[in-house]
Amino acid sequence: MTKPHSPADVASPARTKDVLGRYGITAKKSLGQNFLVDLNILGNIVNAAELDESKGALEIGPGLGALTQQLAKRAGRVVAVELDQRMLPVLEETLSAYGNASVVHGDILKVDLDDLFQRYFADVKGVSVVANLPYYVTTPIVMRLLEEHIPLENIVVMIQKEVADRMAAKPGTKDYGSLSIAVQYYCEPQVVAIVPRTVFIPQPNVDSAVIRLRLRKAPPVQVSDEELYFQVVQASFTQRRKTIFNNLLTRFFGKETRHLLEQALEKAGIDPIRRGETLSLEEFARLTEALQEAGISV
Ligand SMILES: C[S@@+](CC[C@H](N)C(=O)[O-])C[C@H]1O[C@@H](n2cnc3c(N)ncnc32)[C@H](O)[C@@H]1O
Repeated sequence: MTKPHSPADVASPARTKDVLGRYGITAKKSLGQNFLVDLNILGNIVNAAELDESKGALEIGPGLGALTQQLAKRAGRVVAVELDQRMLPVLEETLSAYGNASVVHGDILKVDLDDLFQRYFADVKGVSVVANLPYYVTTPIVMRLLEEHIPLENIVVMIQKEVADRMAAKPGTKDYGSLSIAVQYYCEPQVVAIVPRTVFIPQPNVDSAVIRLRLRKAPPVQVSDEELYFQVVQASFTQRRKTIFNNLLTRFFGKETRHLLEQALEKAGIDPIRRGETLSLEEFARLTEALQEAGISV
């Protein structure tokens, strides 16, 4: 059901075109600017983030403020990091009624997140990232949030559908790869909506999906060296069609040491002719431990 627009909501095709026109802004493809103009989809995104007055939301790329407005209605505090300076006066207008929303001008890949959290989120009970991400930097942004162990409850993001499928993929499927494993090591992923390209201005060339990544309290597998784990995963997918044996041989061993790889695979209970795409997170963990015992390190 379509919710009634409040007078200030940017999220409609007419209001978005009006704001763009009044500020003389044309969307920059290089910054992944596709503005969401559907209030129902915005509602789905906000609902998936499980926010309330006690929680904070970190938005990446607020653009004209369409999602920011809806977040500010639900969360106690909203901080939105925007790279494009042209959006700043627009946001001043569209967020003027929301005293709990702040805009930070900067690049989300460079912003000091510890400082930002201390400054804005010291009093909230939990923070989630909620965003319609610029698609050209989706993976670096998500990986930064996960690898730097930013204390988040959920990451709810609109991304290219193909990337969402890869994040949520299970072993043995064509989409399963190092991105699936990295994301699933830190989070439980769930695709919450498939979104047609018609709800954006301008329309992107790809279909989109909203994915929720619920951050885990602890990884689902035990490894003594996380860095080695991810190197083993990476190496196993270097050439998807190659066996795990051949990929690992090229990366970690030489002709004289191939017997050590044979022994490690046997110890981990993994058939050397399998491909990386068939191994679960648990099997990669066993393999990493066996390789470490065989003297492999980062
Ligand atoms: C897909 S648009 C989303 C705009 C708005 N949130 C919406 O849903 O309509 C992506 C936004 O991210 C901004 N952006 C692009 N790269 C960024 C970066 N590295 N850091 C912060 N914002 C960025 C763009 O300028 C743009 O406003």
